[in-house]
Amino acid sequence: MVAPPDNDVLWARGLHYAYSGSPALAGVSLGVREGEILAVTGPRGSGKSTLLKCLSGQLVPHPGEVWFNSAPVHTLSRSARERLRRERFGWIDSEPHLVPELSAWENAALPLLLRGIGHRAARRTAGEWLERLDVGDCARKRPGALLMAQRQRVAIARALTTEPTVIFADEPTAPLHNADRAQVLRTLTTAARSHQITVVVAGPDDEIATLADRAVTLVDGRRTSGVPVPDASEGEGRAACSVSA
Ligand SMILES: Nc1ncnc2c1ncn2[C@@H]1O[C@H](COP(=O)(O)OP(=O)(O)OP(=O)(O)O)[C@@H](O)[C@H]1O
Repeated sequence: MVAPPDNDVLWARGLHYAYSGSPALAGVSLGVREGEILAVTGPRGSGKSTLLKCLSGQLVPHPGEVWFNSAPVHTLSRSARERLRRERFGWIDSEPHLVPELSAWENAALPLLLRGIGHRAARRTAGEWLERLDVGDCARKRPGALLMAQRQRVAIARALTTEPTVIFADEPTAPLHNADRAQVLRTLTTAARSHQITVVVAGPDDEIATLADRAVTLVDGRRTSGVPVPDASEGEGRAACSVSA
């Protein structure tokens, strides 16, 4: 096992993943710098979701390596990967998946409450993020009373409340109308930049590439653009990983 360059927050090498023998990733390598916003684009079925799931420890590549802050993720046990995801990563799905019985602020505060943060502090932090995401006036409403765009903003607030090291956003604008898409994405990227949160966001090229620092494109589970990450054994590191495409 070769150690990655120590200045990439995420580093992946030679990722392969197959569903029941059907390949979804076929040798993807990349590095992501701290605070970077990386767009993952490509046609439907090109492997974007699978790549995000491998990078975030939800799936284990086979073969392939994923490193987070210079520590291997792919060799961790399931429970250690779950802990890593809970403590260091945030996930935004293409569907908000809010708890219907809880209000917007309770949904946004949930990761904090699960960590044992006090009720009052969790409520204050969740409220601040809901305000930033322009849904502060929805704080007391339940998801059923919210528009889809508002629900997705609450889900984004929930991912941001813990200020994770990395947020993975898998087509976060998929359920939104055109008018909301750019604004929701801009809100996410602005919030992430202001807190030095690294973001790996999958979605349509025309939407996310302009807001990201760099984009990589997948076709049939392989990269077609961006700057390939050299083998660490070649002695190259951050500069080569970081050039914008
Ligand atoms: N749970 C699964 N079981 C079987 N095959 C899957 C599964 N998830 C994805 N695939 C297949 O793996 C390939 C890559 O899918 P993936 O969802 O990673 O691509 P994507 O680029 O995110 O696509 P989309 O834009 O449609 O979400 C596709 O051929 C897809 O049909």
